[in-house]
Amino acid sequence: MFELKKKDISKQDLWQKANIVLPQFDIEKIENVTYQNPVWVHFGAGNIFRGYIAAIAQDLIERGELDRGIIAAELYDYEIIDRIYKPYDNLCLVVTSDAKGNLEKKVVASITEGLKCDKSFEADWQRLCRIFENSSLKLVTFTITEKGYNLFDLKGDYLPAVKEDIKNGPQSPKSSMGKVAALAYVRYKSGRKPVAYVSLDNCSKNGEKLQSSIVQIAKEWAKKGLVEEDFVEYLNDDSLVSFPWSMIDKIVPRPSERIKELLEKDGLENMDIICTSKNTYIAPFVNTEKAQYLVIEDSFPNGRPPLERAGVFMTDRKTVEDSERMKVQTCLNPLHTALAIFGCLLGYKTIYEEVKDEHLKRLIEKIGYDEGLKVVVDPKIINPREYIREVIEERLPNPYIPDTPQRIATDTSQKMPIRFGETIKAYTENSDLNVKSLKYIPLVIAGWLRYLMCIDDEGRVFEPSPDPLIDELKKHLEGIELGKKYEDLEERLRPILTNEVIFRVDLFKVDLAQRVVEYFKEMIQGTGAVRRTLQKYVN
Ligand SMILES: NC(=O)c1ccc[n+]([C@@H]2O[C@H](COP(=O)([O-])OP(=O)(O)OC[C@H]3O[C@@H](n4cnc5c(N)ncnc54)[C@H](O)[C@@H]3O)[C@@H](O)[C@H]2O)c1
Ligand SMILES: O=P(O)(O)OC[C@@H](O)[C@@H](O)[C@H](O)[C@H](O)CO
Repeated sequence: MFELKKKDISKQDLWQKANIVLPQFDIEKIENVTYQNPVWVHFGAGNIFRGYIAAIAQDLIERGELDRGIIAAELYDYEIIDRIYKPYDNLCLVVTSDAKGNLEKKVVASITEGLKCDKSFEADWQRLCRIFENSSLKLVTFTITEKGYNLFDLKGDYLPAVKEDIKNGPQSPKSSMGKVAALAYVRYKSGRKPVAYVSLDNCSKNGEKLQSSIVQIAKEWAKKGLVEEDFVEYLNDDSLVSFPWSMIDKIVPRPSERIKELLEKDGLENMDIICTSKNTYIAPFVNTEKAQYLVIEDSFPNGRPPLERAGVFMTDRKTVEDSERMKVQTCLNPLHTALAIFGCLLGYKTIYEEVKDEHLKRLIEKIGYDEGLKVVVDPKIINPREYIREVIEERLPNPYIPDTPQRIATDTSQKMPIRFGETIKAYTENSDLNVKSLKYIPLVIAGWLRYLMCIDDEGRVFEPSPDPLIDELKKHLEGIELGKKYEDLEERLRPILTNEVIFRVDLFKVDLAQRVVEYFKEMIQGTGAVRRTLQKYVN
């Protein structure tokens, strides 16, 4: 028996027998050099970071292209550090599966520290301040989910923690963006030092989103005299501080029991999967697919590691934007969300099973090839039609990637604007297109309203995935029962369908709301009505 710990890395024969590849570098040496002169900090210590970003750093270290690791900092869910980083010496076992079931298992040791980013953890906070003061710091990356960047609630008011941060200044931040702004201020105070803040989340114009949140907080502080006006100027000076845009793509599902069992059979101890009190599903290992795409705007005022040597496309903003529109807005994520919603309603527990369902497969083909491709701009570095084909025919059906509709259904309210709203808006803005020709995106929106009833197509109650707006949204569906007729559905659903934060447009104003309501009406006609509606419209 052996453990995923530094002390056991020397037991090479055991790892070899288990077919697990070990890091090809001196872990302690990299840790020491990184401690002295850090180059790369990452916020959001979750699964994609460990399974993709940290693996890129490891690849570069092994190729001799990088001599330092990444410092992981957690803004929100500190249990990740206490239960998954510390006990395993920051090591991670990355398990990659292809569609034939071949597994590649690799220990990733490029994460040199795991820090809790909050002032209540004084030592970690001080360490982060020292890191941000260091001239060597070149890039700060983020995978903190779409909602991590939010400053405002649905009514447009500051979220409570943000309000507090604005009042108190950079000394004791509590919100995620407040903490990042405070650390940016530390760097500013240490001599206006250059750095790049790179969002790697699935949001459109993710760099702009990160920049606007940090700058907004800085402006509020400056208005109150809590920081210098020059701090805002520093943040807006792209020769000093940049917020490159990016597109990231690799399906990294929640850790799977099957992989855990396989690893235990290999003799590895303590491979338990945990769900933290903040609902992060995480384990000492990460399971993922082989396919991966990362496209980053090449704007790094203090330099950067040669990421292109690890397969990252380093390019201009337009190419990033086109790649992102292709992936997040049209060719992958909308298909994923459609499967998430209907999967929960139709009782599916895995994505690959859903893709075998002829109606669901047809639905995602229609959303991708018919409705999405019309607004896609070819990013040139990846072919959109071929990309959708790979997604539908190879990636989603991979039975060894145990992804679930329930994971993807997390935070759907936050994803709607990007995954569907942008396409609807693009149809309204393009004189060659008619927004009323959209049929399948409205079907998904109607499916989402049906999902918000938290009753599946067989009439069973289900627990919806976490979503910051779930309680508020559910209220509008309260009292609606399967099999009953309602004359006032349009009025009941109006508060959701007019919400431009959720759909980028008012669905009534663009004449799509009536279609959504019609579909919804059909979906509540009784048990089995979701399936019947789906079948009727995709055929
Ligand atoms: N997993 C994937 O397949 C995948 C693929 C492409 C992009 N992404 C992007 O990465 C994000 C994270 O995915 P993951 O697989 O690491 O998820 P995860 O659940 O494993 O981790 C989520 C991370 O975000 C942090 N977080 C959550 N809410 C936050 C908040 N309000 N403020 C700050 N941090 C917060 C968590 O603490 C955790 O570190 C996704 O939302 C998406 O934008 C994921
Ligand atoms: O990660 P999220 O929560 O933004 O979205 C869930 C999935 O659609 C997403 O993680 C995909 O797996 C990913 O975008 C593929 O690159």
